[in-house]
Amino acid sequence: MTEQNNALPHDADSFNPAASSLAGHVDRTVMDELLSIRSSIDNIDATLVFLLAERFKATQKVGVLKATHKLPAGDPGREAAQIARLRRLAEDAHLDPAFAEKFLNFIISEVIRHHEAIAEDHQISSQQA
Ligand SMILES: C=C(O[C@@H]1C=C(C(=O)O)C=C[C@H]1O)C(=O)O
Repeated sequence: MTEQNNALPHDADSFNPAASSLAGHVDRTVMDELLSIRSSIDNIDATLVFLLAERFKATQKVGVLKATHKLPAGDPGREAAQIARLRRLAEDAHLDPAFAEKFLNFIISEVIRHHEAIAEDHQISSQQA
């Protein structure tokens, strides 16, 4: 039987960290430095995917709770507080606060879309019951 590391994403084996349109066009030492920095970027990107997956698991539970109790999908008061907080954190971390706000709004709008779908499914199944 082949050994499998289930902690790794399925496509981890097929990912080539050295893939680049610059290969063969750049000095070897520059390419080595670029690849070394990119290995950190790859770790950060993997972490972002895991973090987002966990966040969506949590927001999915909120969606079910809201659908069960017929609460609205969006909560503008909560969103305003989160955005103000993240803008402050971004400033402290030297990240563009406008980017942090745009990024959070992008995620929230996807969450609200999920919540609307959960509410619709919930309504359909409670009508059928
Ligand atoms: C997750 C929730 O639902 C929506 C999505 C939010 C989010 O992704 O952070 C915040 C507020 C709501 O508009 C919630 O109400 O907590």
